[in-house]
Amino acid sequence: MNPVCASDLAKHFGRLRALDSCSFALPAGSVTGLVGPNGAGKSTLLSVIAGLLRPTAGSVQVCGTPVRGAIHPDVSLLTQKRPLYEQFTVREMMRAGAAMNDRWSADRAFEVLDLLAGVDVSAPVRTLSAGARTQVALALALGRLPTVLLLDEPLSDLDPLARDETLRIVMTDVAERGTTVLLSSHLLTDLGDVCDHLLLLDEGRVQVAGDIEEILADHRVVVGPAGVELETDGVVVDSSRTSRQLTALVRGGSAPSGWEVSHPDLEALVMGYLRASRTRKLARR
Ligand SMILES: Nc1ncnc2c1ncn2[C@@H]1O[C@H](COP(=O)(O)OP(=O)(O)OP(=O)(O)O)[C@@H](O)[C@H]1O
Repeated sequence: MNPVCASDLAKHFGRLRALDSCSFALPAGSVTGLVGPNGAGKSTLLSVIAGLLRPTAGSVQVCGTPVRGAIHPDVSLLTQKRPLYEQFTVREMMRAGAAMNDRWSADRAFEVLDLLAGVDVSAPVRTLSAGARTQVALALALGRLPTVLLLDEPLSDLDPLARDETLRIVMTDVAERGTTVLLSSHLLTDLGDVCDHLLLLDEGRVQVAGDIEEILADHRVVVGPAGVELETDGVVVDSSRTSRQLTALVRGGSAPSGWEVSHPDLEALVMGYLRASRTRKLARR
């Protein structure tokens, strides 16, 4: 059974379709990178899966039960705002975690804090740096012993060393507990290091979803002289032309003969989709 299964999921804010017809599944123990341009719907999707927002249409199931607009007990969500009680110390914040959660492991929460060099448990939350707040919020999220861990931009406030520590803690959870992780980030290199699956959103719609190796194998970067028309039975996702050459990202189909063909890496693939998204939006202006 897939721990997360979304079917025709939609979330509208008035006339804005933040999510539209999203269907995908996250396999058990997978680490999925959630990517897309600003405003694509990533945070909205994470909130709907966690049960913080009710979908307008469609459904999402977590561990076989439908999410119905209340926090799902099997899910932990690290939101972008990292909500913490300012007047508490870190230690008191962990006690609050124990009081607020039926399933709670103080051992796990403090183990995470011990592994994070930057966090002093006697420090008041209001004195913490943005990076330390992220790490305290991560300890709270993992203390709930989640089956599904949703992380919204967990790396954005962290210096490279803290980023490395944080990713290592998350990956240890995946290895030891089989946690399923959905992680939104604009940092493609970090995603490439830890993710085995990808979910790419644009304007609330799923553009690409699945196993990263399979996705990369299904795409080609083709390069040829600028004056020659590219004939392909695949879908041209994005193309750019200099005076000398044409470069295109193509999905599916067979390799066009007479062109230089390679498979993209994750960064080139995501950049291709982001450029295509920007081109579509500029064309509508
Ligand atoms: N509560 C809300 N009310 C109205 N519109 C909203 C609300 N929350 C999000 N939106 C809109 O929904 C769209 C998707 O927003 P969302 O925050 O999910 O995108 P995102 O992909 O997480 O963006 P970013 O990468 O900038 O964090 C945006 O147009 C946003 O302005």
